[in-house]
This record gives sequence, structure tokens and C-alpha cells, in this order.
Amino acid sequence: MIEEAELAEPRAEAGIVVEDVTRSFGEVWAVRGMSLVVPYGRVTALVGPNGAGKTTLMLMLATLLAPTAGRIRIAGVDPAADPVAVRRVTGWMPDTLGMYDQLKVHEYLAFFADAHRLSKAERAQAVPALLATVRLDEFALAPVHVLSRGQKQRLALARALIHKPRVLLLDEPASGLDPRSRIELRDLLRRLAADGVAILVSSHILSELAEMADRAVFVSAGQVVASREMSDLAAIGSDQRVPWRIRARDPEALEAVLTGRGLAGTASPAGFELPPMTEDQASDLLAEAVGAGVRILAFGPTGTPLESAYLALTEEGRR
Ligand SMILES: Nc1ncnc2c1ncn2[C@@H]1O[C@H](COP(=O)(O)OP(=O)(O)OP(=O)(O)O)[C@@H](O)[C@H]1O
Repeated sequence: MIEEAELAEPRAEAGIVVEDVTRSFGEVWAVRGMSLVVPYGRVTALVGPNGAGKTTLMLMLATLLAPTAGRIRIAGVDPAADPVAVRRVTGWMPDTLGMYDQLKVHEYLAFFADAHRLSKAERAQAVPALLATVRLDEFALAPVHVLSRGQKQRLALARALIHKPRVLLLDEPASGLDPRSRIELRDLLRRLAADGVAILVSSHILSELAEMADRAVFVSAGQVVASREMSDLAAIGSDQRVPWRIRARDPEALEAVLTGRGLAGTASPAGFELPPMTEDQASDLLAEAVGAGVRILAFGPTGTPLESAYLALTEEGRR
């Protein structure tokens, strides 16, 4: 099922169009009728719990796995019918990295530049430029195997970009990155999107996706369960149950109110972490605490709007 808002997208113009795609492994239905659109010039986040089918979908988009049924178009091309044409326009950063460990870092990128048939002049320009972009220039002459996990991940990102793809697929790109590298990844993806690249990024690190992405597609148990503009996400959740945090000048008085309501709040330096509640339940609690004379310093839902939406929209999040 494609949501109404997505039908409004100019689909023929989109970098990725997925229509009712299914993939099974024997008895296991990893992807069950997914539909989504990834437009050019935007970062689309693929969000969902473990086993939701994100990697299976990414592998199909990257021409590495055939769908059991359904229709995929990458830059207008069917990956099953013409994988070479799709790979020419697609950058793919997998979640597990296959590395040619004995190659030097610059040779590794040059190898992929050749595989994508860049000219010598293009290769001579692209390799050092990308090494600088991912801050690996000082490792250019080092063998790949000396790189740390996060450095290897940055190299894999450079590899995905070597042929200036119009469509970029990133599976958990931030998982091994330190905070500075994550900020750089976010800035790089925003720049690429501004240049018109269609970007699909899957991650569990929701706080980062919130800053990185324009739109989130929520998947659960092999299906798309919702698709939302990041800017609209703040509106979701007013009647959804999300965790809250409360802090009072007199924590003991607050604890007495919480206990009276059967709320087992966990104390943290920032206050009490409360179990998921709706806004109505939260405002009732606040009124009661204030009515009981507790002097409240801070009270609000915890996490980002994306995290709240994730909890509300993916089944596993509710458990
Ligand atoms: N080659 C395979 N053979 C059998 N089952 C598979 C295979 N690949 C994936 N699956 C199953 O398909 C489902 C979806 O897996 P997938 O790796 O796509 O999930 P995911 O959303 O990427 O999860 P995670 O967030 O943990 O990476 C899981 O139940 C998984 O066990």
C-alpha cells in the first residue's frame, strides 16, 4: 500500500520506487508487500525494529537480492532486469563491510573507481578528494586492515560515493562512528541531498536520523506501517503513550505522589523516569503533584519526536 502523500510525489522522477515488494526465505517472509518512494534531493530514513526487513529491502534495492514479487525502480530502472545500469547510478554502503584488507586505503578506493570505469583523470581527482571528505587522507598509504571499525566505515562511505551516484543506500552507516564522524556524516548527507541525490538511510540511532532525514518510513514485521515528514512528527503522539521525565525541588514529596498513583518512577540525576503515558495522563499527574504541594522543576516527554513516533508506530516498540 502506498500512502496518499507518497502518491502525490512525482514517482517517475523519484530515485527509488518500491511497489508491493515481497521477499521470502523459505518459510520466512522478510518483506511482505512494502511500498515506498525515495525522491531525489531528500534524505529518507528507514526505521524499524530488528528483523523488520530493512536490510532485506536494501539488498533488493542494491541489486544483490531478487524480490519474490513486486516492482522496484532505481532511477527508473528495474534492478532485476538491468543490475549493471542500476549499480552505475547507485552508491551502496552495507551494514557489514567486505574489505580487501591487504590493499592500501588509496588503492582500495582506486580499485572501486576502476570497477566503476572512472577515467584515470577522474580517479586521480576523486580518490584524494573523497579521502579528505571522510577524513582518511592521513591513512591513504596504510593497509586497510589497520583501520579501526569506524574508519573502515568511513572508507565504505567513500567507496559508495566514488562514482557520484544519484541514489545512495546506507544501511546503518552511523553504527561504528564516533560523535564527530556522525556529525560529519549528517552534514555530508545533507550536502548530497542538496545536490539532488536520493538518499535512503536505515539506522537504529533515532536521534541522529531526526537531524539527518526529511522523511521517515516506519517498517515492522516486513511491512511499511507509516510514513511521515520529520516536520510533522512532533504532532504525533499527543494520544500516544511515551515515556516522561519529571523533576521536583522536593523529590521525596514527588515520590510519594508517584507511589500513590502506582507509578514506579526510576530515579535518575535528571529526575524520575516515568513509564509511557499519554499527554492526558501526564497532565493529570502534574495537576495532582502540584495540588499536593510538590514544587515541580521540569516535566516533559523524553526522547525525540522520532523516538516517540517509533514507539507509537512500530508494534515491537509497544511491548
Ligand atoms: N538469508 C536469510 N535466510 C533466512 N532468513 C533471513 C535471511 N535474511 C533475513 N532473514 C530473516 O528476515 C527477517 C528480516 O531480516 P532483515 O535482516 O531484513 O531485518 P532488519 O530490519 O535489517 O533487522 P536489523 O535491524 O536487526 O538489522 C528476519 O526475520 C531474518 O531472520
